[in-house]
Amino acid sequence: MDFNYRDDSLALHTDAYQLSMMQTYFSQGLTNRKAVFEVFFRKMPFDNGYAVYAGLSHLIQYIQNLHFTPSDIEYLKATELYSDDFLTYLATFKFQGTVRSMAEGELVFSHEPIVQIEGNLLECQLVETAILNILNFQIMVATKAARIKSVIGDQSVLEFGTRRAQEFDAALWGTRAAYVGGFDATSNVRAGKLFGIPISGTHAHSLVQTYRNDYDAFKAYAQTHRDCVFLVDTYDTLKSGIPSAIKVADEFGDRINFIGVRIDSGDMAYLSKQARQMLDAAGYPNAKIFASNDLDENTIQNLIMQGAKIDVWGVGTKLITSYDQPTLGAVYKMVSIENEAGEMVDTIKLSNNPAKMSTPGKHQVWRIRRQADGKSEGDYITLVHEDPRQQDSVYMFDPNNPFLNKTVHGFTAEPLLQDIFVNGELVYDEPSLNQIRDARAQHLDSLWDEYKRDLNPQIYPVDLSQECYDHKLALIRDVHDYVAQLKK
Ligand SMILES: Nc1ncnc2c1ncn2[C@@H]1O[C@H](COP(=O)(O)OP(=O)(O)OP(=O)(O)O)[C@@H](O)[C@H]1O
Ligand SMILES: O=P(O)(O)OC[C@H]1O[C@H](OP(=O)(O)OP(=O)(O)O)[C@H](O)[C@@H]1O
Ligand SMILES: O=C(O)c1cccnc1
Repeated sequence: MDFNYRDDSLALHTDAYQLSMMQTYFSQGLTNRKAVFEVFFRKMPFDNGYAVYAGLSHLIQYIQNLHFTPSDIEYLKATELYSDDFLTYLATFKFQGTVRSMAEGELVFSHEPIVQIEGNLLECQLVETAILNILNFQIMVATKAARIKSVIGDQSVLEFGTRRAQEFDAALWGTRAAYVGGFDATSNVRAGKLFGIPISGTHAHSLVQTYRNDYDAFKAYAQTHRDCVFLVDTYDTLKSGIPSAIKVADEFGDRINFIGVRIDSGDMAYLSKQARQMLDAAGYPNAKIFASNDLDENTIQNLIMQGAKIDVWGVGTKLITSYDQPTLGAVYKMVSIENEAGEMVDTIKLSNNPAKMSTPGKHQVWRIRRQADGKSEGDYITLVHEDPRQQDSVYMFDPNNPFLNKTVHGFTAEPLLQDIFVNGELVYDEPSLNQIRDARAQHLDSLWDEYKRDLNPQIYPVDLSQECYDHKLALIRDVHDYVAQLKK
């Protein structure tokens, strides 16, 4: 492996087939042919009732820095797969397309476009892999984080996953996604520096092992830190850890801020209840009990049910690795392409599996809310020229079961896909990470509880406008006619 490239870039963070197709388009004179692609996923992560959108910030950073460096071109040339003309084109390549996206922190659902890329065929194709790479991971972690936060409520939850994450980028961007999803702080210091996420943490068992007993270790820590959370389970939680923590807290008094203790093994319901009693009896009713050890929304919910006296939850492995679901499965599909006459024609991908069929045309996604209380009635996908705000009511039907339908009166319709880049220029004013996190909380408030429960939630309606639906059927018919005529 050669790490000596000083000018490595992410332009080659793509699948070889993208470059292969780009070379075909370039050599066939299709370089300026316009296309529209949309990103969507087909199945809700964790069978949750909603997903939390994260990843746009990284996507923006990627597009802004997208260019082929001299070493990229040199490498491509050495593969002998690409023509000199094509490599000359790549050497000056600049993304000049238009990107529309939902805002981070938005609640997103299966079968709706989250991101839309409009540009020339080559640039649209180049960015597919990186965009899916970013979104497939970050949406999953943000959603997992939201599920965990939803069972914890107002208590704090800390992100501890870096050591178990799939390498550096996953730890860093996963931490950010977790914060978007509702986590309160992280142990990853670089994420603190780069994103402004609050950092937090306790100490490890090795501190206690270094001093060979709880008391000396806690004392040493107290001599060197104001805020103290002592890890009490290295040797014996109830006999040594907690009594030592109390002793050090007594001895240091106001010289330290005795925040509490952390339990990292054993029966955490039992131990936390015992710890609570011991801390209360010693005059520390405000000392908090932290818990960590392979936690996720299920163990946490179960511990809460058992009456565990845990105030702060540390969650690592199962969040950052998205333990119960390795990928989201978001895809990037062409929905419209310019023809030889310069007109945009909508295009569909049929499949033997109807679930894999794409929805043709360039779309907008509208969140339909009841005017009275702001509650979401569903998402409504239209062709881009349609505007439900001009209508008195919206007729919403399930595209898979059109007899499931409703007419919504007294509604607001919010367009969710916003301009991020227009013709290569960044036009989006990114909200701060805290604004994104707050927005997620507000969006959740506007969702009915039935979509928010973590087990078997109701399916949130993602509907097509009549025009969009008819258009899809017409294109399916066209393709069927085409195939039928081939068989003759
Ligand atoms: N009261 C409880 N109810 C349900 N699950 C619990 C309870 N207490 C702990 N757990 C969970 O049980 C799992 C196993 O806990 P245990 O202490 O045996 O961990 P371990 O993996 O053996 O310990 P270590 O991580 O130190 O190797 C962990 O996921 C922990 O979060
Ligand atoms: O369990 P997680 O959700 O991933 O939370 C992070 C874990 O990281 C630390 O363990 P460490 O790496 O010291 O190993 P341990 O399992 O022996 O405690 C910490 O004590 C937690 O147990
Ligand atoms: O600060 C902690 O307690 C911590 C940090 C990372 C992993 N486990 C625990």
